Amino acid sequence: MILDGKALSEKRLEILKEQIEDAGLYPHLATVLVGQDPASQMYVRMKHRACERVGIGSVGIELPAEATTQEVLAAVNRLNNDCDIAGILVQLPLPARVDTERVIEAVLPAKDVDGFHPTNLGKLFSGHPAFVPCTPQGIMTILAEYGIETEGKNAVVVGRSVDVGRPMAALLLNANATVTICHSKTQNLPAIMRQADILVSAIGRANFVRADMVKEGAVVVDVGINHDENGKLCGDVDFEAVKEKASAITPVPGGVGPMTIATLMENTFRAARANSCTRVL
Ligand SMILES: Nc1nc2c(c(=O)[nH]1)N[C@@H](CN(C=O)c1ccc(C(=O)N[C@@H](CCC(=O)O)C(=O)O)cc1)CN2
Repeated sequence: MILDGKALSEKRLEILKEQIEDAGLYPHLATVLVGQDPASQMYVRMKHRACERVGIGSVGIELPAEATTQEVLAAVNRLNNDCDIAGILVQLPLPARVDTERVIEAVLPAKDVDGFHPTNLGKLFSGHPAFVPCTPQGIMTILAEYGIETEGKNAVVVGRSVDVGRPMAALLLNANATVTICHSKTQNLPAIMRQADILVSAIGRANFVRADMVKEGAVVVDVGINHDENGKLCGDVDFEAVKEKASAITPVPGGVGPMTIATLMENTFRAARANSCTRVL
């Protein structure tokens, strides 16, 4: 079975549009983009388009690649203090000279629709999530929508990043899976991956997950955003070979990526509902 994140995201955005209309709110999302990385520019454009589609206003702050940490912090602080802004998102990665941790920590947790602030990550890890990072939350939504059970299952997450691997593991743990996190120093990685009922790959290497690393009938979730030798977008998983062995699999494109954006919209609506100083229609 192909887990169609694109179709699911369309459905969720339609539902959200109605919810926003019914609530009589006009939430605003602010994006902060530093530099001119073409992929980041494209993701920010996609986010603004999604906002327009569901009835969320969007404000784009663009800073030059040479911006200092102080300048990025000043932009975030202005947005923190702007009552009209329900959610703030700093597009990652930031240029190397900017202190990413300080910038993420500067976003008010109540406006942190990316769920990257330590307060929100702490709540997630304590089992009481508030804002959850969009990619892992989008994956949980896919699993739920397709009726994929997590309780008691062996889940293996390959990748330990703060934005995907770690929160993914916490969400699966909160959903009563038995979770293993693997990373570049993990020994016997293929053997561990073969134990997985649910395998999430967020390692960022094209064709890293081959069929011989996957248990027959496993659910395989591909978070990778890579390009193959012909420059074509692909995930971490050798999709053609692995789909024959998996019971369910997300494609790239059209799997996890669109759900990241749908979840961001949902988080922004949540932030707006909780934010007493959000502009009301
Ligand atoms: N502040 C953040 N930065 C980044 C995040 C994030 O969640 N918050 N995630 C990624 C990039 N990302 C969103 O920002 C993102 C990546 C991919 C997609 C997506 O829909 N991809 C499509 C393919 C698009 C294409 O043609 O290239 C798909 O997979 O079907 C959406 C969002 C890093 N930075």
